[in-house]
Amino acid sequence: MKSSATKKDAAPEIVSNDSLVQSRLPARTGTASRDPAAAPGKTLAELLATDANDAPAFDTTVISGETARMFKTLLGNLDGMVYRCRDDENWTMEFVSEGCRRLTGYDASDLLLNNRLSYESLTHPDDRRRIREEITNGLQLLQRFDTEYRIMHASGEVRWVWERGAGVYSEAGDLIAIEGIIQDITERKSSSQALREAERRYYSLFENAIEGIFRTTLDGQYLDANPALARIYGFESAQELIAKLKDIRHQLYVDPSRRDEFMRLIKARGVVANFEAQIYRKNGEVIWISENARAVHNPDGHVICYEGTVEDITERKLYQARIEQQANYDTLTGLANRSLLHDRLQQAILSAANYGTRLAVVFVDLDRFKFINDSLGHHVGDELLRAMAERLKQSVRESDTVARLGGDEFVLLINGQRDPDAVAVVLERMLSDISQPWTIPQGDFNVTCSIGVALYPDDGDTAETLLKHADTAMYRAKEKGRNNFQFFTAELNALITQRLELENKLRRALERQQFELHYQPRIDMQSRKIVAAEALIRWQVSEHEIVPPSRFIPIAEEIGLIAPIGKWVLRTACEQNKAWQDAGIPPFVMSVNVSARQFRQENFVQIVADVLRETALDACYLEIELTESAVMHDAEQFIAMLGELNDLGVQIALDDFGTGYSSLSYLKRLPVDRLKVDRSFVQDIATDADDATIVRTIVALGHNLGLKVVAEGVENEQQLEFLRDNQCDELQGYYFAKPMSASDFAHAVFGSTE
Ligand SMILES: Nc1nc2c(ncn2[C@@H]2O[C@H](COP(=O)(O)O[C@H]3[C@@H](O)[C@H](n4cnc5c(=O)[nH]c(N)nc54)O[C@@H]3COP(=O)(O)O)[C@@H](O)[C@H]2O)c(=O)[nH]1
Repeated sequence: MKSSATKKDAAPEIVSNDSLVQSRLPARTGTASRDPAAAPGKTLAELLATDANDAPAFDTTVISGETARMFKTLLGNLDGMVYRCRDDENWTMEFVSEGCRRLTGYDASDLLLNNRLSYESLTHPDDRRRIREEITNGLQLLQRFDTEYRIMHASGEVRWVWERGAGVYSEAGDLIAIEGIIQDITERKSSSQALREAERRYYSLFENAIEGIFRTTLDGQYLDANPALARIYGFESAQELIAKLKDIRHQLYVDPSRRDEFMRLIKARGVVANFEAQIYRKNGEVIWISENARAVHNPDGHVICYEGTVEDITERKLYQARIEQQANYDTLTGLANRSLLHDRLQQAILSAANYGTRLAVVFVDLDRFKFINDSLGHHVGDELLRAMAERLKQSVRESDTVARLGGDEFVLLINGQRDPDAVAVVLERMLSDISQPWTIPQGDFNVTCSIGVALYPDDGDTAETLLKHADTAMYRAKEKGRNNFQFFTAELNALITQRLELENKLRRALERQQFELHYQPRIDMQSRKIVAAEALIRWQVSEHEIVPPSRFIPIAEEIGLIAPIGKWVLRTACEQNKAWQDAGIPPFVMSVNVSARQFRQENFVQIVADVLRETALDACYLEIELTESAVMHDAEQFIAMLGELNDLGVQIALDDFGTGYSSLSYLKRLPVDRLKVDRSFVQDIATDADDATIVRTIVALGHNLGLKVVAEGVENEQQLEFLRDNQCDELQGYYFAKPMSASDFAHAVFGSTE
């Protein structure tokens, strides 16, 4: 294939010397490239036809030997191969410089006149056509050509070369040859290829990243944004984001001061890591993002832009918030829970200490919550707790804490008070707010609460102490009739200390055998004979200290000691009764008091059965006394258990009857044997018409239900007469006998010492 621009000359004669190999060319030729050193009509090859030290092979008026030598040296040192070739199908080389070997791996003589191989055959087959077109174009336009292509090196390697050349023309304008230079650019090619590959990879990362990536000017104009950033911010494309998001501070940040903080950090440190903020998406939706960014410097060290990444962390934030909510807030009411209360209390103490103010720790317990919960159901109970929680929140400031400890117990922290009177004002309001009627479909309810207050620093300086003291004060409020508040006092403190001491002693009382049972007889009205004895526990703490059961039984219930103590009472009373029977005393019923908590023990009926079996006492000689209030409180559950006791043959008495708001429908269903009229009604029976009526009514009620009625606390003849006139069945009281030790009882009642 030949260029149409070429006019083929006859093949020249080959001439060679040490460093240059040339063909002899026609004497007067011109070149399209303008070389100032070249004389007109002489080609470079001709000019270099001789070694500098040799006699010149051309006209010395044209180029001196020194110049020829210089050209030769230059060509030798040139990085690449200088050539002259024909414009034919082989690019037949007429001249190649020494660089030929380094460039192609072949000697110059191998290429000259296609001696061993042609330059065309060296050219990579995939590039041959393109190269020829490019060179031909250049030649046709009489322009220098400049191109890059691959050649096959003698080693078999593919090398990238760069070639620049131009046509050499006769004076008549015919193309005589092509002259130029070819250089190996393999290294440059591979590094620029690597660069392009790296750019491609980074671009792909930028485009496909899940995280948003941005570059902004120093004043916050977007230079670049990737599709992920557009997606996060809710734009259709990165272009739209760049075009529309012009004021990051106001358009993007929910709180513009966060943008100020971001800028402050990046200016101060050059980097910002995990910077969290809430932002508006394009549609106004608010999301959480986390940004990492850095300042980009130019070689002079000046910051030219900021670049960074953006992650949408909304999901994580919501999850964190959920976890935090669960960990710190009560699920029913949304109030702070015990754990958060504890943190807030610690902080509030520190703050009160710093500012010299008082902190009020307020313990609130709803009065008779259990009644509503049990009678109207737990869902109504939950509603009530939510409603009261809201009222408590309304009664204090936003900065105060309202927490729910569980059940119907709430704690409030009222900060920044200097004067207890100011706290009292808040509490008055709280009592009033809580007691407003609570209206639900089932009706209107007036709920009240009991409030106890402990003040920091007056009543304690630790969270535990303040909570404990507020709790104690709340109990005092309950004792004082509910619906009131009580401040913790030194007197209360003394009571607590005593109580703690008592608790400790009580824990060791059983093992120290400090308990004893006393027995009080119960008399049949008709026969005036003893039909029963009530076992009453006594605690001899020390030689001089006896603690009455009314004091220690409630404590034993609270601290979980009632079960072992109650079991001891049951066993001792049954053993004693059996012992008296075995001693020949006419059998009578042994009545044992059982507290509500003891009765609710899972295996109570089983315990009774075991004790009866172990002591060999016939069940009909055992009576269990339960207070009316305890039974009515949990009537459904009690009915079933009382039935089981009844099945054992054990008798049941309802103690303190008249004080426990019995439901008649329940009473009818309860498998009880006796009603024991509370002592308080018997006391003034002869003088108080109301009490007399109550007692008469209870007797009539009991009889109508087929039950026996016992009067407690009979102390005088008048009471006895009234009870006799009103057909009371049995009597118990100091009038007959006080509770006595077992030996005194046997002696006094049966004339026996045992
Ligand atoms: N769970 C248990 N409770 C018990 C036990 N032992 C006693 N108790 C309960 O403690 C409360 C106080 O009992 P106590 O101090 O023993 O007083 C009893 C009698 O001494 C007293 N009483 C009897 N007659 C009269 C009297 O004529 N006048 C008067 N002022 N007091 C009198 O009444 C108490 C017995 O009452 P009750 O039980 O209601 O029949 C008391 O509630 C006991 O129940 C125990 O082992 N377990």
